[in-house]
Parts: sequence; C-alpha cells; structure tokens
Amino acid sequence: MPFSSETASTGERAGAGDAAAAHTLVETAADVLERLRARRPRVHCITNTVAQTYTANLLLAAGAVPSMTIAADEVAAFVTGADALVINIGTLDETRRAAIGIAIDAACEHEVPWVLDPVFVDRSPARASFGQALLAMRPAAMRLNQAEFATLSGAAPEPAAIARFARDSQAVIALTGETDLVAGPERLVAVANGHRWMARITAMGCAGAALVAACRAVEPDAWRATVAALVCLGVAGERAAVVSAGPGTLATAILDALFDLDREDLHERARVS
Ligand SMILES: Nc1ncnc2c1ncn2[C@@H]1O[C@H](COP(=O)(O)OP(=O)(O)O)[C@@H](O)[C@H]1O
Ligand SMILES: Cc1ncsc1CCOP(=O)(O)O
Ligand SMILES: [Mg+2]
Repeated sequence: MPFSSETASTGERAGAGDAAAAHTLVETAADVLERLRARRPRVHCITNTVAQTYTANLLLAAGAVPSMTIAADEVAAFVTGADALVINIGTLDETRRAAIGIAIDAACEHEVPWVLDPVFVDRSPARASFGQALLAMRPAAMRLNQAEFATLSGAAPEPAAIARFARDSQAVIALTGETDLVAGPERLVAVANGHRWMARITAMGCAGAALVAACRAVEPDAWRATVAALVCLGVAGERAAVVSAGPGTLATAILDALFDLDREDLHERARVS
C-alpha cells in the first residue's frame, strides 16, 4: 500500500510518481540531517534507565543536544527550553511517572512537539492503559514495535491497520522492524533499511524514537520528520554493519556512521517505497 492512491497525498502519489516521491523523501531526509547539524536542537528525553546513555550518544552523533532530567522541580523548565521531547515508558517508576505528566503539560502549553515510545505495553495491562492514556494526549508521532502495535491498536501489523491507527490517533505511527512502516493520517511509506543486528542491541528502538523527536524539532511535518529519522538510522545501520563483527561493534559503529552520513550515502542506500 505504500504510495497507493488511497493513502498518498498530493505530490506523493502512486504509479509513475513513486520513484520521484521516494527521491523527494530521501532529499528531505538529507535536508533534515543538515538542519540537525546546523541548528543543534535540544531534545529532552524522559526515557528508561537502559536507554539513556545510548540515546544521548545517538542524538549527539546526529547533531542534536540531549537532556535527561526527570526531577519534578526541573522538568517543566527543561521541556520549555527544548525543541522537542521524547517520552519513553520502558522503566516506569514513580519519579518518571510524575515527570511524564509535568513534561507533557509543559510541551502542550509551549507547543514543544513530543514523541511517544510505548515500550513494553504488551507486557502488562497497567502499562497498556498508561500507553493508551499517553497516546490520547496527542504526541506528534509514536514509534513502536510489532508487539506494542498489536496491543495498542488491537490489529495485526499490516499497512491498512497502521494507516487507520494513524487516522484514529491523529499521530504519525512508525512501526519498526525489518521494514519500517510510517503512516500519517493520509500517507504511508515503507523504509526497508537497517540490519538484523539492530534488533540485538538494547535500546535501538528507544534511540530511534529520540531521533524522530530530534528530526521533528527541525522539520514541521511530523510524517516527513519520522521518515527522515528512520531512513537515516537504517542507512547508518547498514553502513555500520559493513565494518562490524556483530551487535557489540555495530552499536558503536552506528554512532560513527550517523555522524558521518551524507546525502550521497542516503541516495545510494535508502530503500523507500
Ligand atoms: N531485522 C531487521 N532488519 C533491519 N532493521 C531492523 C531489523 N530489526 C530492527 N531493525 C531496525 O532497528 C531499529 C529498532 O527497531 P525495533 O527492533 O523494531 O525496535 P524495538 O527495539 O523497540 O523493539 C529500527 O530502526 C528498525 O528499522
Ligand atoms: C530491556 C529494557 N527493559 C526495560 S526498557 C528496556 C530497553 C528497551 O529498548 P528497546 O525497546 O529500544 O529495545
Ligand atoms: Mg522498544
């Protein structure tokens, strides 16, 4: 269904326009990466204890500036001064729960775009309810894996269901895996980049959600920003795999590849359809 007449918007249409539309999206990804490096947006991350360091390093490698404070008396100020926010519920504790509420309130009040990563909503009913409640607070985008999608949407992870979920939630939905699917209310695209070892590195998805937030900070169209983030991460993953022996070295090599990524690499490797 990518670029189908049902889902594509003007300029991103089916048929003969597919290649041109894909080319435009890769150009957008390259532009977004350039803007990240030039503008160095601040991204506040309320994320899990497993993901914190890798997420901060990935944001820095991409050009963004991370912060991670969860203290109740500081979160609002950090979010107000940030260009984007990511909310990740991977290791929920009382401090993070409180911080999430304060952060989203501040983001809404000050029009700071925010992105949701509903980690492990498939593992407990309480977490599923919390994930649903957060989604109802209207993130710009939500990045999640297949099990999390199935829990929140109640549907199988196929394109029509993802598109419907994006329409219903009014959020961009980025379902990641071997092929990433990114749906906005009227658009859907598949990004077939990345490497299977990426699934063997903890917090790769979490860091990807933070990169979506960073890209949204410099690209007002949340769907384009999300596609750009996942294309850049996927292409960096592929380039990194060439010089890696397994997940351990890949984790570091992705940071180097993202730091070094350019327009030519993106056009050479991006598989957007
Ligand atoms: N088999 C795979 N082949 C290529 N890329 C993958 C594969 N599995 C995951 N990825 C990539 O790894 C990143 C994390 O995705 P995923 O593993 O779905 O998230 P999570 O860590 O939340 O489960 C995404 O950018 C995705 O494209
Ligand atoms: C292992 C683990 N446990 C709680 S959060 C977390 C990290 C999950 O990261 P990702 O979903 O990106 O693999
Ligand atoms: Mg995850």
